[in-house]
Amino acid sequence: MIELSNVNKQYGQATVLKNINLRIGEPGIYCLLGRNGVGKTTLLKSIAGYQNISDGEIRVDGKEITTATLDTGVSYIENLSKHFNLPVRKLLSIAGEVNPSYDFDFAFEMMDRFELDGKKKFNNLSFGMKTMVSTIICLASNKKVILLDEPVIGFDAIMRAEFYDMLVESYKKHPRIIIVSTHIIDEIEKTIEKLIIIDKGAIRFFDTLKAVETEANSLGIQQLSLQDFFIQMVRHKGGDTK
Ligand SMILES: Nc1ncnc2c1ncn2[C@@H]1O[C@H](COP(=O)(O)OP(=O)(O)OP(=O)(O)O)[C@@H](O)[C@H]1O
Repeated sequence: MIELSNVNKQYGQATVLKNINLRIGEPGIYCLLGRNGVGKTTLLKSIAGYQNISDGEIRVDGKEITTATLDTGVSYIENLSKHFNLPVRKLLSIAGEVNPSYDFDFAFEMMDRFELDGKKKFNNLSFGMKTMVSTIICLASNKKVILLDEPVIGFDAIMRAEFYDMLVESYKKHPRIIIVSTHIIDEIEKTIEKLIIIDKGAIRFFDTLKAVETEANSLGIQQLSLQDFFIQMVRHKGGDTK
């Protein structure tokens, strides 16, 4: 379970996260949406203990998360994640050496599925391939909370389709909280169960896709698309805080 209580984050004079209260209790695949610079990465990195918040509290399964927390139970990746310049097979393998719950079978199955050359060194991979290696390591970690920060940016259309399938398979095998931030909104609709929209430092919407439909109808949107819904929520409800 992830619990954020009165979370504020400031960079200098700028407040990015404003008194955020959020409780994610159920396992599921959650999608985090928000405009550029709204604070998605800040939020995810804070939950992962990669950076400290300015005020408030973050707990994962009851444990307070700060940069000093030793075992957060959270695995986070961003698309520019760095790794040792080792061959892919070695990287996927050493990632599990210190983690007893690491799913080696999943990692190597995905390496084959995505046609990653196990002998190729990390620095020699393309941008999309590097992100895929990081994503596989993150999902195979089997931590209680998985945070994928814009994983699909460098993926081609086939990779993206395979990625969504991989996400569902990984979740079915090990149900846990998986949060994916993305700007490619409509594609992920079939994969997710709940939506989190962050806007102007606050949680604007946090509910199921069924509730999205209800909310969309109330906004007068006939043909439901997640992207339309997001645009409407941010444009027309920009002044409210749910
Ligand atoms: N280390 C930092 N120091 C100062 N400002 C920062 C720092 N990190 C992020 N910011 C600022 O905080 C705001 C939120 O950034 P963040 O990266 O969390 O947004 P985001 O929603 O992930 O954006 P995007 O969708 O463009 O990736 C931005 O205005 C950014 O410039």
